[in-house]
Amino acid sequence: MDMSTSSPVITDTLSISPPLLGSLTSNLMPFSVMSGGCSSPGMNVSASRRTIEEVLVNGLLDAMKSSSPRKKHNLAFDQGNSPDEDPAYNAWMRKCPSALTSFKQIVGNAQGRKIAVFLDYDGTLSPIVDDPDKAFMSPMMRAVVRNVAKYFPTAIVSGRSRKKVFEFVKLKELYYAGSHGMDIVTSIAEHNTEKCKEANLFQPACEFLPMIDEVSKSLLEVTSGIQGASVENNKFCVSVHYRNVAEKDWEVVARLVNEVLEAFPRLKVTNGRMVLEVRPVIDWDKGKAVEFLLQSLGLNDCENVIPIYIGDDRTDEDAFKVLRERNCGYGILVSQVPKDTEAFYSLRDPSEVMGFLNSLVRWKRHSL
Ligand SMILES: O=P(O)(O)OC[C@H]1O[C@H](O[C@H]2O[C@H](CO)[C@@H](O)[C@H](O)[C@H]2O)[C@H](O)[C@@H](O)[C@@H]1O
Repeated sequence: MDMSTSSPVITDTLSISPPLLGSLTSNLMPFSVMSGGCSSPGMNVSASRRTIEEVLVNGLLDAMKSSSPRKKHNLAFDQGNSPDEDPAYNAWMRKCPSALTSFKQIVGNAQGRKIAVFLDYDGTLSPIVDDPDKAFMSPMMRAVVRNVAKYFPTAIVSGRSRKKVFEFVKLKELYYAGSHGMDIVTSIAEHNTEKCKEANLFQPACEFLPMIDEVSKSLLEVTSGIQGASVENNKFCVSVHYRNVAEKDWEVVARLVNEVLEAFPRLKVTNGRMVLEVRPVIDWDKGKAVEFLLQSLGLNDCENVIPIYIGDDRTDEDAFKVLRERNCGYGILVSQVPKDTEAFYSLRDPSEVMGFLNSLVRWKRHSL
């Protein structure tokens, strides 16, 4: 991928057809449709607009509900049973086996090749908690990640702002891609680099900074009356959290986000784990960020490099997809419930992630 000439910024607004809008449980919801002329002949323009608004709000609401997978799958272990007792989970595990039990196979393929490690943060290195400001990583996990970075080039790829995720991880020996990969530092120990266009900094959505600030303020204002809702400015994207909002109020959240986004046709909303993520409509995601890092770090040679990407969220699927399509390396999904995924392997939770990373370090030490 030649990053020097191509710009990921899409200037044309996307159009989206009503049948597609009906299945908005997928995670891409460009709001530019609001400015497009979708009315059919004979249909009152404002009525058609209202219909589109309803479809968008309902799509958003469906997406919010589907990011609550335990409810969706109604798994046996909801009643306190172990996931191992759940037939659906077991069937899924046959398609997406544990990276721990498949460890020998993974490192067997890595013999004589270099491993590069990419790690999502929330839900991967730290457990999911109600308060996003308290998603701390354990000192033990930090020690393990530090060890991983001693032996393998290691990057954190997070939806958080780069500054915030660095404050949590606190390891200078890593590379960081914040804001879903829209804020990448390609040099170790340059974590104070902030300004656009500085050396070793890649920020493809730089021009969106003022817009993100503006939308962040509007979202904060409109959601201030909703108990439990919170807004997190992640620099090049904004998170609207509804984890602590009563389910009966989710529709209000969807409606308000939808209304605010009407004024920002160059922004779209995707959904993560109990969070709506507002971000620029640009052709850039965690997958592109991984490709960019591999190239910038001289790790683009599929014959000799095995990238391993571990993540728990829908946005991590873009990275899993890149690895699968390149037929190079492995995506590992962190999940306790069956999910459609492009990952090859799975791990249940951050403690299994820690076990896997520890095994990688031990394997490397023994093979030196
Ligand atoms: O790419 P990630 O590093 O996984 O970031 C995605 C979002 O993670 C955070 O939210 C999630 O974790 C919170 C703390 O455990 C939890 O309260 C929230 O419900 C989760 O969605 C982060 O706060 C968001 O800004 C990121 O977009």
